[in-house]
Amino acid sequence: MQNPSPSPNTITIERLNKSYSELKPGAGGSVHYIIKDIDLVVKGGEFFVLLGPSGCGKSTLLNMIAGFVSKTGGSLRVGSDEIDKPGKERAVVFQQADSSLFPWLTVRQNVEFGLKMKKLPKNERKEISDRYIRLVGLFGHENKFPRELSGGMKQRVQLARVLANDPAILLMDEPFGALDAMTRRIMQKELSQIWRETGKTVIFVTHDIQEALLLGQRIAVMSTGPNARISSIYQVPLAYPRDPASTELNELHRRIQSHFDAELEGGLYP
Ligand SMILES: Nc1ncnc2c1ncn2[C@@H]1O[C@H](COP(=O)(O)OP(=O)(O)OP(=O)(O)O)[C@@H](O)[C@H]1O
Repeated sequence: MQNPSPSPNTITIERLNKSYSELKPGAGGSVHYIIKDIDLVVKGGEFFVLLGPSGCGKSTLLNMIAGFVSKTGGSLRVGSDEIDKPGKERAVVFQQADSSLFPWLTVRQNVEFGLKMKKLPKNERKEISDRYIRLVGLFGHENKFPRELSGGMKQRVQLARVLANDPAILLMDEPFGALDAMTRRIMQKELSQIWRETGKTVIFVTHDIQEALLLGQRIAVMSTGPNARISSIYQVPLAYPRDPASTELNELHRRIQSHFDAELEGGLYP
């Protein structure tokens, strides 16, 4: 029997390379690769975490999947389609909400922006924005402008706006990295619940092992660059919602931490 076509939300990466240098492969001399020969399949509906030391190439890989950064070699597909530009099925949540929110629009107008572009009627837009504004805990703040919000609140607006557009694939680049510990924990819980309710594919970049373990079904550890690759993938066979104090979670934490430390030592002192 032939291989069935992948689910439309499956991301398939084969021998993917990225170099920012001018020198093209095959032109003689050596090419400086940021990431080299990455093979990976993220299944439709999966919560997949990319974990790695600072500067290893996590954002580069995520931006390539988003279609913002071009590849140097290899293949990158969503379903059966090769990715060469952004697509409406993929949405990105960045670490800093500031650069993505429109400062001249209120919370509600920001959340409804994509819906307005899609020309949804006003009552439908209101229904959807109400739902996601409530979900991220911003009910009562709808008429505020971004400048009137805290960093955590702005990040929630960004998340509500992305979710309101209902993308099949969420690409999240350290989305909670700038938040205080308490807000971060609340957001992790909300995201995990949203993912379980909606069945979206999530690729989540972090360098926080605990965060990776609370959220991910699988955790890929990237090696230090250049020539970064995925050095190991850990399954996290723990039920949700996860208890950060559980013995199983802490045992996995220890395993991943020692792997991570070895990667760092290898990268810093090759
Ligand atoms: N536009 C660019 N031109 C040249 N080099 C770049 C460019 N963007 C990123 N890099 C380099 O690629 C490497 C990987 O960067 P990237 O931002 O993907 O790492 P990261 O793992 O996401 O880091 P962090 O966790 O610190 O955000 C770094 O060495 C960086 O300097």
